[in-house]
Amino acid sequence: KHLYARFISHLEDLERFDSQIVNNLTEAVLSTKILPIRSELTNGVEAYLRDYYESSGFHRVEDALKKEGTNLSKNPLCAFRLLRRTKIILRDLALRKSFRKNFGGLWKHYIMYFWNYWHPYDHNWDVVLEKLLRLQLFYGFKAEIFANGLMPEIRTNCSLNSLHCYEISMAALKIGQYAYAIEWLELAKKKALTDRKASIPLLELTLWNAIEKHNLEFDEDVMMDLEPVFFNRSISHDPGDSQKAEKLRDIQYEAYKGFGPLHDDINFWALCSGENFQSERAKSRLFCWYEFKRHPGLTIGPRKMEFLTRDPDVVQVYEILYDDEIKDLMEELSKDMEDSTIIQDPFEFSQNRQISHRAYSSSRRTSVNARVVFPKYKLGRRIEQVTGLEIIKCKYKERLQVASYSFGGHNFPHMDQMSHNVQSHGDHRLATFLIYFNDVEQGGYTAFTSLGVAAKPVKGSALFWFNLYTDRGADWATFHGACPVLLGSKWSANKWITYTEQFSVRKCALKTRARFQIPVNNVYLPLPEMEHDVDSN
Ligand SMILES: O=C(O)CCC(=O)C(=O)O
Ligand SMILES: [Fe+2]
Repeated sequence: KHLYARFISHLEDLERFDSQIVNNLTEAVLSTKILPIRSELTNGVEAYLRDYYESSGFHRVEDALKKEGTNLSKNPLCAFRLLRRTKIILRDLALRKSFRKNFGGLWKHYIMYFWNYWHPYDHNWDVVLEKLLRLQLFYGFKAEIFANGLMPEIRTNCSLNSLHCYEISMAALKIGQYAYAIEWLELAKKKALTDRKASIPLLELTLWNAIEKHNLEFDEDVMMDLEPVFFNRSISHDPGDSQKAEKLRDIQYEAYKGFGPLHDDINFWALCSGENFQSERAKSRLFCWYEFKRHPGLTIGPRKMEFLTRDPDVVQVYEILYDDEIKDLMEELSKDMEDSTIIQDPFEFSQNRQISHRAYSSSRRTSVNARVVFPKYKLGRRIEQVTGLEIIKCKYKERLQVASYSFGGHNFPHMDQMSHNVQSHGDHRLATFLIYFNDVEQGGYTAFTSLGVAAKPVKGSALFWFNLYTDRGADWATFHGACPVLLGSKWSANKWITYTEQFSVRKCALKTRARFQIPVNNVYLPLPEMEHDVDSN
């Protein structure tokens, strides 16, 4: 089964298929022999082509026919329309007897394609809508601006009509994000006045319903203060009232940025949008260096390292993998990816972390993953050299966990360490070595919600940090998540380094509970003094 909504390679496949369909249909329209004038079939073909041209950014037919490579899959709005067009418009077209009669070859091709890979089914559709809503939430998009194809620094030619806005609002209703449902419905109503794609009475009825539901939850929700963004106040049925509510939401969003257990989700969104909460003092202790002493192998090939935070130390190591190696690895990988929801999550959230799931969506993460045998000799040795930890000889080998994220793909903040229980032995993940296989066009940062910093994926680089204290207790300061990809796709891999294997190389700690530090050319730099290291703003 193709996972069009989650796996970029499958979506790219669908995009190539769509492109063939478009070429065939365009030729038919141009030759005027195949299509009966003003028939249902012709209308269907034209609807498909119109949808394609409206959402592909090509103004001229020749440009579309000549196009190379894929670009619709990278863009959330274009990808939404691609999936929608093949799921709904193409299916309607293919179900017509006249289509089969006039386009025999194409019809067979259609059947064969979906026979092999499955037709985009409803689950795909839910995931795509949920991803759009997540992007809106994380990056603070106003529905109207988003729907017109405008995102920060990107201007796409793909936009949404009233029917699409209605579909998004229905998805928002389904997952209980009423404030968003209302915003999308109002937009749908405005657009329907001119494009006439959606029925205005239906929109009004749904809007009324959404407002009622919003207000009901607003009254009843005892946890209201946990979800300030969504349940800020009751909305009246007056037009324009939801805009006022939206402003209030922005004010509360600003007010809630800060630290503390209740702020994790808001911080996560803010970090994903490029904010940073480190104090000037903390930032002044960060630097880059060439590591050439940790291992003799580094003398001739030092590695560039950079502190992103200190205490706990998080470093970004550059050029740990080279382009040709990444290319080979990716070719291997594409075959093995599976839906990440199948893989059991390492553990449940701790009790003292109150996170409003509703504020996100139903999915903990939306990537596809694979566990692959670790390419130990080259990469393993390099990781050993920069971390000073044992990798290759370990008896307990956790395979490399590769993840692929398409637009809107994310991984909710979590801990990597496997078990909270200090007493339990076995596969504690002492440290994480997180490798980025590509540059993400926009979004996809790795955000550390308690540390107030987010790392930008850089092709061939990796993040390295310790998840545990010396006593094997979890270091909750390393709580982190993958921000949704806004444009393009993201491939990354976790090499988790286990605790029990490290006795031979680990420096004995003087204190029973201390943080592991990352030395700079074998020097353990003095730790910054304990302080409440956060700007008060
Ligand atoms: O890909 C990322 O940015 C983070 C992924 C992650 O934290 C994980 O897979 O455990
Ligand atoms: Fe992680």
